[in-house]
Amino acid sequence: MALSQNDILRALELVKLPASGQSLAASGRVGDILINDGKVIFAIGIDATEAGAMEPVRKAAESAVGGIPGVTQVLVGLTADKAPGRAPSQAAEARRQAHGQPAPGGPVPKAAGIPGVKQIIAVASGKGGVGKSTTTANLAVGLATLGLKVGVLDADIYGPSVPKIFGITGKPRLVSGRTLAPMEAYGLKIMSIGFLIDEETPMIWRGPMVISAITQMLREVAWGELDVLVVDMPPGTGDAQLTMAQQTPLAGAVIVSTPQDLALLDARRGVAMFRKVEVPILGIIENMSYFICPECGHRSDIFAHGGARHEAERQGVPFLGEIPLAMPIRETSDGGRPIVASDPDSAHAKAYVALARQVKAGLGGPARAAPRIVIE
Ligand SMILES: Nc1ncnc2c1ncn2[C@@H]1O[C@H](COP(=O)(O)OP(=O)(O)OP(=O)(O)O)[C@@H](O)[C@H]1O
Repeated sequence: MALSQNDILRALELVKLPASGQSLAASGRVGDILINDGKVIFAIGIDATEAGAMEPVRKAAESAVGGIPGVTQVLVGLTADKAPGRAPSQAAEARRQAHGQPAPGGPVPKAAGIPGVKQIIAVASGKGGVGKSTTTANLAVGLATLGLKVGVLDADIYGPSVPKIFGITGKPRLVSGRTLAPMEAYGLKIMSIGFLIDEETPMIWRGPMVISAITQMLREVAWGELDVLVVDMPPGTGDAQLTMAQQTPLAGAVIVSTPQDLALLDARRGVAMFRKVEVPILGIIENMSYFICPECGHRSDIFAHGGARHEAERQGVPFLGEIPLAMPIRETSDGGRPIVASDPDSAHAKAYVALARQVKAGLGGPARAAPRIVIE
C-alpha cells in the first residue's frame, strides 16, 4: 500500500522533544513531507540556537520513519530558515476529517503564482558544471535587452554562483517583517539561496531545506513587477529538484546540456522530470558546443557538437541554439560581468540574445494555470 503523510506523522508521534516532552508530530515543526517511491524527505523547523539540542531528535525521526514498512530511504534536515509549524496538529487533522478535506498524501495543489510576477521559468541541467548558471545569467540579461522586466532567482543549493556571475557582494536588506529586498545588477532583480543558507551547511541537509528556502525566496522577496523570473535550478534530477519543479509555479523549463553522450543522457532525465510535473519544456540549449581558437579562428568540435539538437529532436522539444566554448564567456562570467551586458556587440552576446528571443516566443500567452500533482 502507498505510504501516506499520516503514516509518517504516526511514526513521529513516538519521537519526543527534549524540553517539553511533546511529540514531534504534534509540535507543528515538521515541514512539507515529500514521499516518492519509498523515499521520505522532510525538514524540522528549529531556532538556530537549538541546532545541537535538536540533532538527537532529527536522528530519532530518521530511525522512526525508517522503521515504517515500505520506507527505503529517509532524509531529515533541521532548518532554521523558516518559522516552525507547518505540519497539521492533531486538532487540525481532526478538523480536516470533519470537513471532508483531502488527506495529506493525496493530490497536492501546485504553488500559486506570485503577485506581480507574470512568468517563472526554470533553467536546469541533468548534471553539474555544464554552464547552467552562466547560461541563466546571460539569458536573463538577454531577456532584459528585449525589453522585459527580469528577475533571477538562484536556487542552486549545491553551488549558488549567481551572485559571483553578477559581481554582487553583501546581503539583501530586510524591507518589512520577513520580506527581503532583492539585490540589483545590470537592471535585473536578483536573489540567491546563497544569501539564506550558510556555506557550512552540510550537503545532506540542503535537499530538505530547499523546500522552505524556495518558498521563502518566491514569496518573501519584494520582487515588484516582473515579466519573467528566471530560476537557476540545482543541477540533477533528484528529489530536491523534483520538489522544486513541483512547488514553483513554472511557465516552462530550459535544459542546458553539453554535447557529450553522458550529459545528454542526464538532459533526457531533466526533460522527463519536468514532463512528470507537467511543466512545458521551452527547449534545450547546447553549451560548450564547439571551440573557436582565439589565435587563429579555427573551429574544433571538441565534444562532437550537435548532440543536443538530435536529443531535442528525439524528445520532440525545441532546440534553442548552441553557445561555443569561448574564453570571453568564461572570463566575463567568472569576473562578474555577463557577456551580454559587458560586450553586447560580440557574437557570443548576440547568440545569447537569440536564445532569449526564442525563449520569449516560447512563453507567449498568459501565465499557465498551476496543475495538480499526485505523488504516488
Ligand atoms: N560557453 C562557455 N564557454 C566557456 N566557459 C564557460 C561556458 N559556459 C560556462 N563556462 C564556465 O564553466 C564553468 C562552469 O559554469 P557554470 O558555473 O555556469 O556551470 P553550472 O552548470 O551552473 O555549474 P554548477 O552546476 O557547478 O553550478 C564556469 O567557470 C564558467 O565560466
